[in-house]
Amino acid sequence: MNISIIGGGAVGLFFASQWSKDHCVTLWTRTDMQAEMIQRDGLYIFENGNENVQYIQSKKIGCQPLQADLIVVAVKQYNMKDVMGELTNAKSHSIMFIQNGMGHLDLLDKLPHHHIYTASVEHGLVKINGGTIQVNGRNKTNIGAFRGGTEEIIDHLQTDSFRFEWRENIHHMMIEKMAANAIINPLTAMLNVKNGQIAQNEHYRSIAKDLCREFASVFSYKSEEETFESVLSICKNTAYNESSMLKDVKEGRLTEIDAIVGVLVKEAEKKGCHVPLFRMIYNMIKGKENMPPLMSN
Ligand SMILES: NC(=O)C1=CN([C@@H]2O[C@H](COP(=O)(O)OP(=O)(O)OC[C@H]3O[C@@H](n4cnc5c(N)ncnc54)[C@H](OP(=O)(O)O)[C@@H]3O)[C@@H](O)[C@H]2O)C=CC1
Ligand SMILES: CC(C)(CO)C(=O)C(=O)O
Repeated sequence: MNISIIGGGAVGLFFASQWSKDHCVTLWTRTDMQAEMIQRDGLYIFENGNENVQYIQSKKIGCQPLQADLIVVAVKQYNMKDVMGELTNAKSHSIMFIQNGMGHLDLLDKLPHHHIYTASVEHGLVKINGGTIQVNGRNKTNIGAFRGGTEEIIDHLQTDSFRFEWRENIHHMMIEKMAANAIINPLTAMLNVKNGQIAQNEHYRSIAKDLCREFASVFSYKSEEETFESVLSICKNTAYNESSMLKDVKEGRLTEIDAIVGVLVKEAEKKGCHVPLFRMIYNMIKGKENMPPLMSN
């Protein structure tokens, strides 16, 4: 397949590296500098003490129209608007979105393409520099159809070491992932700890449990206990990872708090649920956004 990936971050670089042996992959970056670096030096993947290098095609987005069998959108939720023009005009059968949270679903409705997939990524990944990533927990990617699309896509995308799982109900899939991200991401970002600490440290674990109670009062598809189990399991599977929100806060960038906790707080308001802890967490992370890197922790 011809696969175009938009966004050379942790997820975009990882997906590009995993598909590069079996598919013709092009990685579309925001800057010329990153595209040139990847074309020239390749893509470095560090995992379990091993180093692997893959060579792929990389171009700056906008230098030519997008045309591919599958386009994977791997930019942050808050950068989605910047790529909507390219996406709307893209000649492609299928588009896949991998963003955490649910803040981007309205934008997907506006696209004309027949097959649109959403996915929830359970790998723990960190970008070291424009051409290097560290894999801190290899798990799976859940995928389902937002519009059109069938389970057969998995046969094309999956390899023995890069697993996908089909989900009939994308709403449930996204709520499950949102629980993990609404709890793990802001806690790790505020406490400046790796994901595993939220499960290991009894004090942090008790905050996570209280948050699971609030989460399950808003999205009751899973009980408080089931939500807690699933959050703990993601903490354990990505124990050595720094969450994407911790990384954003450390680097003084915007975070995805609006798409994750912001959406949850609005849903709570609609349903008349009390979520004082999530409200506090929302404001704490908002207060850290765009702070100079040294002041952020
Ligand atoms: N990291 C992880 O472990 C996980 C992340 N996710 C989700 O995956 C998504 C991506 O996260 P992650 O890879 O960590 O994020 P990163 O910040 O590492 O990567 C995002 C990339 O998008 C690029 N980008 C921004 N705007 C544009 C644009 N207009 N055109 C092309 N590229 C652009 C950025 O480029 P530049 O750097 O030049 O600004 C950056 O390389 C997020 O929604 C996150 O929630 C889900 C599960 C796990
Ligand atoms: C799975 C997890 C929690 C991995 O860190 C993630 O989704 C993120 O960091 O955004």
